[in-house]
Amino acid sequence: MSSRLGSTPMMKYISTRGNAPELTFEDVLLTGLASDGGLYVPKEAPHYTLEEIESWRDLPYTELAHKIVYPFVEGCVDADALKGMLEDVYNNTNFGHKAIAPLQQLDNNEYVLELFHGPTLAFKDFALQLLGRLLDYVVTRRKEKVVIMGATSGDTGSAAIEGTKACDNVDIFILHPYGKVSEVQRRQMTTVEGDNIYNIAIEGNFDEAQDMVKASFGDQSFLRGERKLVAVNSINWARIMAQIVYYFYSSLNLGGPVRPMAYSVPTGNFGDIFAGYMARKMGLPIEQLIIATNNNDVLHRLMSKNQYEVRSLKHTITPSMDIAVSSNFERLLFDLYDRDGARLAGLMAKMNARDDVVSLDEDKLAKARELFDSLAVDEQTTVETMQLVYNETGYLLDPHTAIGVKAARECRRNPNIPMITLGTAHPVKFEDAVGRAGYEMPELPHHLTDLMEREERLTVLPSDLETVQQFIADNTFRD
Ligand SMILES: Cc1ncc(COP(=O)(O)O)c(C=O)c1O
Ligand SMILES: N[C@@H](CCOP(=O)(O)O)C(=O)O
Repeated sequence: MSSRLGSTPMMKYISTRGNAPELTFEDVLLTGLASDGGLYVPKEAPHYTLEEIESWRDLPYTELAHKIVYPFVEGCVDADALKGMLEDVYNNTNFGHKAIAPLQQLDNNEYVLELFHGPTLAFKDFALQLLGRLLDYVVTRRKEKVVIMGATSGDTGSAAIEGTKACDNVDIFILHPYGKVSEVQRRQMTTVEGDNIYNIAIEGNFDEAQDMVKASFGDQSFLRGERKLVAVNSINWARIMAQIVYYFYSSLNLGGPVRPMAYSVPTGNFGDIFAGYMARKMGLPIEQLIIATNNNDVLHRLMSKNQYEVRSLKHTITPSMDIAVSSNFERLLFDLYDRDGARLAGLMAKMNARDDVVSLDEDKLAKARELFDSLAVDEQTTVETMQLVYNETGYLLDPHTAIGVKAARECRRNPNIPMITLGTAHPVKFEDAVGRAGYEMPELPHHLTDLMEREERLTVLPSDLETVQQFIADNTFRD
């Protein structure tokens, strides 16, 4: 039940499968998956003219974020309260760079958008720092207690813990694949102090963890009392919403919106690139979006051969992108299938059955190909790209970003249009890849210098839904 602020207009959100109630932002924030198994999207996204976007050119990050985010939360979050949250999130004590999302030039018209200056050194901080504050605001007002349940292949987990650890009335359970995240990533999660933080290492892979999270959202009866699950993964619309901002910011910094841009996005769950798609839908001129994947390449096979076939997950030197099923692709399919929820529900049932190769209708795929290109990059090429860029510029890429740069160079349609690769993480998180490329590890930033000495807390559990749910039920709000 949401509490409406005054008589301001309120954005409505609908499920991609067309058979769940329409919700307000506040309820979407607290809901995770829709009751029909779909994902929530705005019923109608705001659209801006080039003149309006142009008028935002000189805004600092925080003010631009307010322009973009407020229409999505209006009626649920007070404008001044949002301003306060954004100022708290995007300042240069929380983010270690004055520009918040600086651009690094690699070549003529070729850039990396550095999204790793937040507290946990990956792009996730942009959304999860805000999500934590929004959650605190809503949960405090509603006097509720909630249980966060999330799955991570390495970066979402620590960003979610950092973003929500100060929230009152929240217990946090993060599932990561045991032994399959980097040591820095694991320690960033397991060394955070707090009685309400639980790290569960699953004896399985990210997809099994993500499936357990989705199944738990579908049936929350294992939770005690009146508790509700809240999602921190990008199935939660609030994540996508906050990630839209840096597309506008980077474009405005390079002469947009008059000049169109192209983006290459290291992709796993399709959340970050979907935020770019949303920016374009809202009026930002984006000519091309490149889906850059590692060898977990289901989306590249779909885009290039029209064959959707989920294969078993491969463990790579880009662990954060070791994802076999990209949850947010459903949000794109919803638009490609003209927002026909019933039709999409049928298609998703076939895709999720994972027992056959599924193809999209040719006209829908053609529509996707107008904007999207794709490339899968293997480990050797990833390492070579790190070396190549280092030799060219002295700049050390993290391996996920290297996949983006490789795809940008291979798939670029027009060299006159600035190509921006999203720099999704700091290389210091990925010792294996940096070592394989032959470089010394960079130093951890000041706030993490003693990370390797801090005490860790985690619980290893089998990849079994009932066991995980029992653990959560037993540890939820034990006060
Ligand atoms: C460093 C890094 N790069 C890329 C990705 C892929 O982003 P998305 O899942 O939004 O596609 C992730 C994880 O999500 C990540 O942690
Ligand atoms: N790469 C992610 C996987 C989860 O993706 P999300 O964006 O949906 O949270 C991670 O690092 O955990």
